[in-house]
Amino acid sequence: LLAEGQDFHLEQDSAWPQGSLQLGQVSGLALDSDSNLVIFHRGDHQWGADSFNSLARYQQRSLGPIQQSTILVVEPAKGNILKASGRNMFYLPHGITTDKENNYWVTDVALHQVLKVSSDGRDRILLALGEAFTPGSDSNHFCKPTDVAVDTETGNIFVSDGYCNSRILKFSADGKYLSEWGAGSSDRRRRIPFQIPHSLVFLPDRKEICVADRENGRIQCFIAETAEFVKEIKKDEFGGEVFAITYSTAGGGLIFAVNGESPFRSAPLKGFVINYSTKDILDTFSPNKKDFKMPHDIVETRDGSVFVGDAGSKAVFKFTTQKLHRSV
Ligand SMILES: O=C(N[C@@H](O)C(=O)O)c1ccccc1
Repeated sequence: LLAEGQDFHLEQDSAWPQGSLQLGQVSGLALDSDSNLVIFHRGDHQWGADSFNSLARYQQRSLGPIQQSTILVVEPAKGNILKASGRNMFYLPHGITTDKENNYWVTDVALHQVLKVSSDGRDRILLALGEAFTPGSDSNHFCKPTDVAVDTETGNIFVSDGYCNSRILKFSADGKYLSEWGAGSSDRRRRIPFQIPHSLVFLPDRKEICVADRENGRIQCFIAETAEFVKEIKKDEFGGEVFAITYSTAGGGLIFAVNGESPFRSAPLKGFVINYSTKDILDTFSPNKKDFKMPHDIVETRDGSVFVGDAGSKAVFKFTTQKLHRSV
């Protein structure tokens, strides 16, 4: 469905990747400092209904850490693997992002930790936040933390926490706790709490932090410095769940998002291109032949390609912008 006057559309590049990436559940995507695609996946581990007990404690420690390389650096044009690391470290990978020194900041929902890991192939843990396998909700414990975003101006990092907490925390680059906050006052009368803050993105041109507030089916944006609420984007087309977001300064500021299955409303699983200022949906996209199963993260590369990691299909899909030739 193309909006009136729409002259670009994202189409799947079904020839990508050229080879097999041997992926497990894909949980996170990031870009590294060479604008290569970084894939964070779960190898032979799966997040199932019995992975955690009622106290949010991971039940499969006896499996040991994932032995496959959970962090793959892939070149965006053809999809061949440039680097593979992250073996014997993680149990249930979730979010991944990179900082200016090209370190990986990852979350693991089984460890309930945020880890800063070197990208030199030696997997050195440069910083660990949270206590391994120990859920909690104070300033030293998370509960299934979902993502990290880095404020490229200050180096501060933001953590979305998470499946069993409803907050975003801010730390200094060296891990000092600075502050935390809950949902924005989009509704003057009540602050509706976050329900699985699931994905974060920093907007470098606006110095804002936006969150995919998954089960509330909305995106909320805040001033990174003060956590002051800026805006909310909530669309019927999301169908009740927003799983992941990313941002591009192109076109005056674009939010890219993927939605998710909702138990209450049926809406097709899709990617969305949204004008940050007007909140208009400029385009929607999905794979050509098969449907998304659980689109779980999304990134956009410098050349405008968009990648979606799908935890259900255990695959990464590439989309490229096609110019539409309007028939007069
Ligand atoms: O949300 C879930 N999973 C995804 O987000 C993910 O795999 O990160 C989930 C929740 C309950 C049970 C099993 C899976």
